[in-house]
Amino acid sequence: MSKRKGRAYRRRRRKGSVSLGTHAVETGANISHEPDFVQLRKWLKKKGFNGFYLVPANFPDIGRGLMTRKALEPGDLVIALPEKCLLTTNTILRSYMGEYIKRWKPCLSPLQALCTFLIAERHFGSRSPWKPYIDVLPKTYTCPVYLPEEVIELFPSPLVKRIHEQKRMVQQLYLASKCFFGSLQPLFSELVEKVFTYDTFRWAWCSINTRTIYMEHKQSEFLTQEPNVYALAPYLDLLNHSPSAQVTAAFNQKSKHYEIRTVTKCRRYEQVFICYGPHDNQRLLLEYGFLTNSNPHNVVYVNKELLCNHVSEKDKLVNRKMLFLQDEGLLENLTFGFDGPSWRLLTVLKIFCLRAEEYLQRKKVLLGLSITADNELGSLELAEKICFHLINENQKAMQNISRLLNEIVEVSDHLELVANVRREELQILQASAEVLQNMRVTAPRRS
Ligand SMILES: C[S@@+](CC[C@H](N)C(=O)[O-])C[C@H]1O[C@@H](n2cnc3c(N)ncnc32)[C@H](O)[C@@H]1O
Repeated sequence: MSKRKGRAYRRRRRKGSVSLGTHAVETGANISHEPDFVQLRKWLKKKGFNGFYLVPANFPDIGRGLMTRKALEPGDLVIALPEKCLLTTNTILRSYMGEYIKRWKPCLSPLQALCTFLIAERHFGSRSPWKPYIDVLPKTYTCPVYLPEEVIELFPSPLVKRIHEQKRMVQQLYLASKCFFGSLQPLFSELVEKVFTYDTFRWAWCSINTRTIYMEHKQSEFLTQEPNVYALAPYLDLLNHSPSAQVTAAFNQKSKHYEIRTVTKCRRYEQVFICYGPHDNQRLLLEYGFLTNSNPHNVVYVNKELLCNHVSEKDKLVNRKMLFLQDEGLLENLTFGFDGPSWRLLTVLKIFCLRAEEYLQRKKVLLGLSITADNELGSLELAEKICFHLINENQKAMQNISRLLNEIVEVSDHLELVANVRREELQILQASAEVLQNMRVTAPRRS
């Protein structure tokens, strides 16, 4: 710690933030001396891990992550975690829980097995060999399954739909696991109903969903054949996401370590990031409970209901157009981005703007051919109408969020999350509105 208060540290503090790719990176406060991390490091060391130039630190805005104490060059190994440290379904099948899982019919899914094991180990506390790892796991999450309904309703409607689907899926997974939990009663002195509550299941599900690394395993005859690609990777799972981070990550069969190498430079005392994938904010929020500002992959979704509300009621072909677009698989993933409406969205709008006598030419639209100047212009105007509708809706939601922020203090973190989603979407919609205006001005004139 004393080293961090030296001249170099003060110079860094004065500088405030430095930049790694497009991600503004701020220097963090080293927390490796905290008792939980001291225990974790001892435990990892015993299992053969010794990559401690990466230290846990708290960073402004982002929270806990890993900071490098040495400069990293392209190709450098960032972290190499021995197989022994990984928690996978193989670990579970080899454990005391293995015989229960092997006996159970119908088989559990890999995800159910991991959730069950994590809940049991957390419950065992100091009797669990995984205690040093479990102690540093977050106690709660900002993932949508944790959000109260009054907060969920403030998200954009395509996201609300997906949050509800996800919540239902987690609840069903919990209900489907309850009989298996019952079979574990001999392992517990408490009633299993008290150990495996929906609350503990939700915590385990979020721990796995937000923290596992992708690692393929051989399918087990004792588990369902759903993809078995999860591995909990202590310490390595402290790495945060940046859309601009460039790393390679894979399990090295020779060294039997899970290895991450950087493709770019990273300066000493900077946070080291990995990229969880080219995810938009909706996906980041659903899977990981956070979003990044100025995410280059971010988009605003337009759902079918919104589309229906904007197409002409007088158009007698509207239902046929809907069916045609549905058959072509074009009614999903319609988006606005920083560069305007997506090709899919514009194509769909062009189909809706076809006059009855032009409808026979619908396939040409899919090929990107222009039908008439009227059709081009009509679709741009429709896109603008939808875009302005979304801007309006966004502004109303922001007003509601501000009102609630004043009224309900307990959910202010959650409300901040919604406000952030809305702010990011507004930027995209405003950029799209500008692009559309330019496109309309330069489009061929109507006949
Ligand atoms: C694999 S963990 C990374 C370590 C985590 N920050 C921790 O303290 O344990 C993934 C979680 O970290 C957080 N996270 C990762 N990248 C982030 C970012 N760029 N901004 C904010 N939170 C982030 C999210 O809560 C996410 O679910």
